Formats: sequence, structure tokens, C-alpha cells
Amino acid sequence: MSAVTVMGSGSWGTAMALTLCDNDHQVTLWARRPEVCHKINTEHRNPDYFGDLRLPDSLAAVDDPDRAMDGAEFVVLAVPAQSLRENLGRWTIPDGAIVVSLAKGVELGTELRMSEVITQVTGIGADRIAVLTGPNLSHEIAERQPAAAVVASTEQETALAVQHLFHTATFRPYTNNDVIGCELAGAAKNVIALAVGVAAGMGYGANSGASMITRGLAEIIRLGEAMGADPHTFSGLAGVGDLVATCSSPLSRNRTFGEEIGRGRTVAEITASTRQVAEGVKSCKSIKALAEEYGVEMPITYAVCAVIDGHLGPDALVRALLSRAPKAERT
Ligand SMILES: NC(=O)C1=CN([C@@H]2O[C@H](COP(=O)(O)OP(=O)(O)OC[C@H]3O[C@@H](n4cnc5c(N)ncnc54)[C@H](OP(=O)(O)O)[C@@H]3O)[C@@H](O)[C@H]2O)C=CC1
Ligand SMILES: O=C(CO)COP(=O)(O)O
Repeated sequence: MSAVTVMGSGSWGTAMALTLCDNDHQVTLWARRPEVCHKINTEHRNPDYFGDLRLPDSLAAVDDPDRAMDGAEFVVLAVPAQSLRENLGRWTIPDGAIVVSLAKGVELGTELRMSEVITQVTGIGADRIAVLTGPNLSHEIAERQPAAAVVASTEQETALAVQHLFHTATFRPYTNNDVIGCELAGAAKNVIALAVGVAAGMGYGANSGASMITRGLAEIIRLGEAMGADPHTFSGLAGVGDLVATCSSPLSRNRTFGEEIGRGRTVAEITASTRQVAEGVKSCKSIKALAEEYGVEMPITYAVCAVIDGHLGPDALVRALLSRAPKAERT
């Protein structure tokens, strides 16, 4: 049994905390709102994110970050990507703890991956950081539906420790040492899910969705290879696995956000109507910046940026992608 603290009590932090409780770890969940802690500690529910789902009695919620992390051997970071730097600046991660990064985003302005932000702010070396990613929609995981995942770290011992930490009867993490590929795939698929959602919201069917998923994968691989990722990563759980799950599921916030755009709502309206994060709405810009830096073509990502900025409507997005100069598939 290990002492684990999950920092962030939204959909994914709560689902992962529950998974860790299933493994009999001593789990503390940090929630920034005291009323969320109260509900979790007294009613064993987190109604803003999981309705009536009963959380394990053993799960303790704390709103003071220092108290939450006191004695933690593992600290799991589950706040939105663009808030990670600011939060880490306020927190003190216990010496020697292994840090697990859950956020799927690339930082705006710096274009850093989440593990790079962690090292830059805390000084914690890459050997003590792992990234958990893969096709893992939180509500399915919280219902203990079977799923696989990937734990990526440059240090094999860290990857194995985190794999062991999370491995339950229904949740099966594989290790991987390609941190760049795993993090990039997790962030970039959200952008493709927005595009697939737009097409779905316009009433287009499986052919359109599959075409965008496949061409989306092609552009993610192009960027990944340029950044030094292992191309094989993109045919694994962190790549195709997560891309297909996110682009196909009505549970995905990114796909749903895109669908709403496709139905004619504005970005401001959709953002105002939910408290949940759709990471691709911000990360599309940092991924576009990476594409520019590495000189890689990413037409779907560029089109999504234009839609998010209000320069392109849903019809124009589809036209812009289909009217590009014809080319060979493998270029
Ligand atoms: N949900 C999923 O299925 C999966 C999500 N992820 C990734 O996990 C990360 C977290 O997402 P998820 O839990 O789903 O997001 P949610 O929107 O469901 O929850 C976000 C959580 O972070 C808190 N939060 C929001 N803004 C801030 C801030 N500025 N500072 C501190 N805390 C903040 C929220 O608190 P409050 O409730 O008080 O607003 C809430 O607890 C994302 O990067 C996402 O891509 C990865 C795999 C699966
Ligand atoms: O990353 C996810 C599934 O693996 C969750 O996707 P959304 O953030 O779009 O809900």
C-alpha cells in the first residue's frame, strides 16, 4: 500500500483516485473548493462531475494543498494543463515523491509538454516523473469498465512503479519510455476530436469522422517524428487508442465541444455553458506553434485554430480541408 495524493478533483482526478482506492492505496484527493471536500468526506460523492456515483469510503478529500501532500509517496497532478504552472508554483511536492502527470495539453506561450513544465517549475528530474495517458474516458473508468493505458517515463523503474500503482482488475497500464510521443499524442488528439466533432455536429457520418481521424493521425505522427518521438508510439494506446476513443465517444468534452460548434454555437457560448475543460480549445494554438517551429504541415490543427478564433465557420472548415491541393497519402 502506498500513500498517494491526487491534486485536482475534477472528472479525471476523481476517477483516478477511485481507481487507486480500488488498489487499497491510502488516497488523498485535493479539491480547491471546501464544499467539494465536504461532499466527498461526508456523502462520498462528487456531484459536479459524477452525479450520484458513490466514491470509496476510504477516499479522503482535503482543500489545503500542503496538508493533502503531507507524506505522499506519489503525487498525481490532475488540474487542467494551462493551470499547471501556476498551481505548481504554489505547491511543495514532498522530497522523493514520484510525480504522475495526467493533463493532456501543451502549454500556451512556452509550447512545453506537461512533464517539461513540472521539471521547470519544481526542479524534479525526468527520472521521477511519469505520464499516464491512453483511451481513458473518465466516466467509463469510474464505472470500472475495462480499459488499457500507458505509463511513460524516461526511467524504467519509475514507469514500473506507477504501472504497479494503478494496475487493477479493470485498468491495465502498459509501460513506455517515449515520453515525448505519449504526451504529444494525448494533447494533439484533443484538437482532432474538435474537428471530428464539428463534422458530426454538421450531420456528417462515419466516413467524414474516419477520414479526419486518419488524416489527424498522419499530422500528429509528422510532428511527433520531427520532435524526436518514436513513430511506433502513435500506433499504440497513447496514439490511435486515445485518438479513436476521444474522437468517437459522446463522453469526450473535446468532441462534444466541436459538435456544438458544428451546430452553430459560438466558442464563447459553449465555454460559458460548462465548467469542464476541453483542452484542445487552448492546445490547438500551442500545437500549431510547434508545427511552425518544426516546419511540419498540420492542416486539421490549423483549421481548428481558425475555427476557435472565429475566422472560419464549420462549413468553411470542411471546404478548407477538402479543397487543399491533391497529394499522395504518404507524404
Ligand atoms: N476526463 C477525462 O476523461 C480525462 C481527462 N484527462 C486530462 O486530465 C486533465 C484534467 O481534466 P479533467 O479532470 O477531466 O477536467 P475537469 O474539467 O473535469 O476538472 C478540472 C479540475 O481541475 C480544477 N481546476 C480547474 N481550473 C483550475 C485552476 N486554475 N487551478 C486549480 N484547479 C483547477 C477543477 O476544480 P473545480 O471543480 O473547483 O472547478 C477540477 O477539480 C486534463 O488535462 C484532461 O485532458 C486525461 C484523461 C482522461
Ligand atoms: O482524454 C480523454 C480520453 O482519453 C478525455 O477526453 P476529453 O477531454 O475530450 O473528454
